[in-house]
Amino acid sequence: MTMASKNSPKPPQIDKNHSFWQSWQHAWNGLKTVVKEERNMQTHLVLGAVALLIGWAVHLTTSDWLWLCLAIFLVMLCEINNTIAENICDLVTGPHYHPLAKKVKDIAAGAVVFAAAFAVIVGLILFVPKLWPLVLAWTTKG
Ligand SMILES: Nc1ncnc2c1ncn2[C@@H]1O[C@H](COP(=O)(O)OP(=O)(O)OP(=O)(O)O)[C@@H](O)[C@H]1O
Repeated sequence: MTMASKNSPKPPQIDKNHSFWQSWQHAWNGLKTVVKEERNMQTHLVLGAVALLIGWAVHLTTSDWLWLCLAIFLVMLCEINNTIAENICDLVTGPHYHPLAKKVKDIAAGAVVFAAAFAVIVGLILFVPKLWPLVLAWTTKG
């Protein structure tokens, strides 16, 4: 090995991962990137955490927890896919308008809205029956 090759930085990896650990590290970096770079993902995380806290406060049943987790995970999964679609479009089109890029980005964003609508329905079904009596009791007390 020459002195130059010993001191030169490792080239960025473009071949396959060599171990489960390496695959996992790259996947974890991907998740961190979505959270760091996507404001909508940060909003989903905060709203998801609030829903989990309310669920804990109102003592959800096991099946309620499963529906709530499904709703939260679906929204995040769609947001991750939306980010993938946006990045691929930007990679292909660069700073130029393309009707197909618009189509792909709008459909991917639509999937997020679709999943969010499911989450709102799940939230209403789970929380309204538990919170409504508390609201009534609180308003009639005053
Ligand atoms: N290269 C392009 N060609 C055509 N339309 C584009 C292009 N880039 C963006 N758009 C349009 O602009 C919108 C915003 O694009 P952008 O990539 O900024 O998404 P974003 O603001 O991160 O969206 P989101 O709020 O869904 O995360 C897209 O939904 C699409 O309608």
